[in-house]
Amino acid sequence: MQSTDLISCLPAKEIYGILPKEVFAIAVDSRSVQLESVFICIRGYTVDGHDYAMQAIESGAKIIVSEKYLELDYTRVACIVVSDTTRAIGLLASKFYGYPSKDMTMIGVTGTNGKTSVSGILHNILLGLKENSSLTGTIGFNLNGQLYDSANTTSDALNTQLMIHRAKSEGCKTMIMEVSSHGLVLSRLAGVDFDVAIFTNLTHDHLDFHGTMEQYGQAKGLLFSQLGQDLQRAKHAIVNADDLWSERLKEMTCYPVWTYAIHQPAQFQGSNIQLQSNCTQFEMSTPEGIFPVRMNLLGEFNVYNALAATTALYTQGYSIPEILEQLEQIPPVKGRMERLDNELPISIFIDYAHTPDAIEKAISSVLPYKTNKLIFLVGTGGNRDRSKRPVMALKASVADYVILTTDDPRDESYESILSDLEKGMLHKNYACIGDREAAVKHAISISEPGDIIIFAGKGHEDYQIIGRTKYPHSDGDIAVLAGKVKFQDSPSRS
Ligand SMILES: CC(=O)N[C@H]1[C@@H](OP(=O)(O)OP(=O)(O)OC[C@H]2O[C@@H](n3ccc(=O)[nH]c3=O)[C@H](O)[C@@H]2O)O[C@H](CO)[C@@H](O)[C@@H]1O[C@H](C)C(=O)N[C@@H](C)C(=O)N[C@H](CCC(=O)O)C(=O)O
Repeated sequence: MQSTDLISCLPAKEIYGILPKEVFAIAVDSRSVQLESVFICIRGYTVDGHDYAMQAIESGAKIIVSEKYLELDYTRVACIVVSDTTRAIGLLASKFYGYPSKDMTMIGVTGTNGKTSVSGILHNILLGLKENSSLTGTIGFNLNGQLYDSANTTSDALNTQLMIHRAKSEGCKTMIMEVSSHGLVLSRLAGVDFDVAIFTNLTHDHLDFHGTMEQYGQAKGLLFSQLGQDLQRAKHAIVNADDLWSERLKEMTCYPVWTYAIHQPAQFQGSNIQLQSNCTQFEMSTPEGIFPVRMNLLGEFNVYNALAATTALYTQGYSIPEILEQLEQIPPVKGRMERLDNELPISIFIDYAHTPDAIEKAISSVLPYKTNKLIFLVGTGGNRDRSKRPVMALKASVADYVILTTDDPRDESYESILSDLEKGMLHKNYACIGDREAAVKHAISISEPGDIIIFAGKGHEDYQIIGRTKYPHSDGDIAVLAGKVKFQDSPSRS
């Protein structure tokens, strides 16, 4: 691409050196710089990308985008100084890839809990309707059934644009993106033109990064205030009317707002909800009438997720019956109140709940059919928001027996994580076991036929981060193996 054309999208403060005629790639990491490319310097949380400009030049960068003047050999390279290089990534990458989001229906899903489930439901319904859709979020980038890993729920702006470009090139009409508050604040979505913004809920999480719930909510609001860069297309904001933050979000967008809810009046409303161990039944009121729904997704929170997804697809012209026909066939989302299929006399659920609100929802989804003990394993990550830990344990206290453990301890000690959790316990029926594998085995060892066990915190993840290393880990595999050993003489299922 002509370099003058490419950089015309940047609000440059100063330009040093001579621009090359063309550039062929963009990089934000000096280790992946290609010949004749642009390198963008990012001030990170661990290192400063400006310190790697020389390394990038040695690997072939011809343009450096930085936030300050750099001492470089300006006979070899040009340097463009901007006030915010993080934002520059999205601007350059979207231009480089030809603004791919403008040619697709872009659906962004934000909120503390439910992003992955709503995105998964949307993706599955679209696939069922034979629409070519792609999905990116916590579980990675799903393109035509192939899953690619990603380090973040919302990837950096370069990778985001690359994924949209790839989805468009492979014929996808729709792209569903999980949008994290970090992603919004750190401009990872700069240059993405969303058509639909969905808000699930706002509850306690990530206060180590955002500071206050107000700032956390404002961060989520960026998806709604930025909706509609391309004024040629209809845009839709979809909010959960049962969540107080929705009123604030409504004020942040100039586009039509659609509501869904269970308790408050809404355009899409769930009522007469019956939670069962293998399905959820309810009635959905919609602008086209009331429809009975029976879905494989478990728990009241999945009624919210189904309502959000249905609303979004309705705004895109799909009829309610065709949406619901597909909704009813969707298998449970992996790691989201996923009931493990096994021959054991206990019910094992794997869930991603790692916030107080999600724990409350996971527990309340099984209470209607609980006949015996409920064992709840709760773990929190190290080096992250400590303030939520006691509140998570407090919510978990509703269970008959609680196992306090870790999810990704990172560099923090077991003792420090467990002592924070312990402060929130409301009863003494609990154990503290830092090692997660031992904690999972303990849950099985104290279980009896008819019990329900929820393993919360890891969900779909198949690893555990201890120190800086990722180790293979699966709550489900450990639990089923331990269960087979324990119950081998009484294999009947509850
Ligand atoms: C705090 C945070 O958001 N950190 C993100 C950040 O990492 P960082 O600041 O440590 O980056 P860094 O290592 O200091 O590097 C700075 C720059 O120097 C460059 N560099 C570095 C080394 C080198 O040799 N050469 C070089 O050029 C790097 O490529 C980078 O551009 O940039 C990385 C690349 O984009 C992200 O993967 C990383 O997310 C980390 C893994 C993370 O844990 N983030 C969490 C807090 C997060 O973003 N979570 C949200 C929310 C999830 C949810 O809703 O629950 C998410 O969207 O994932």
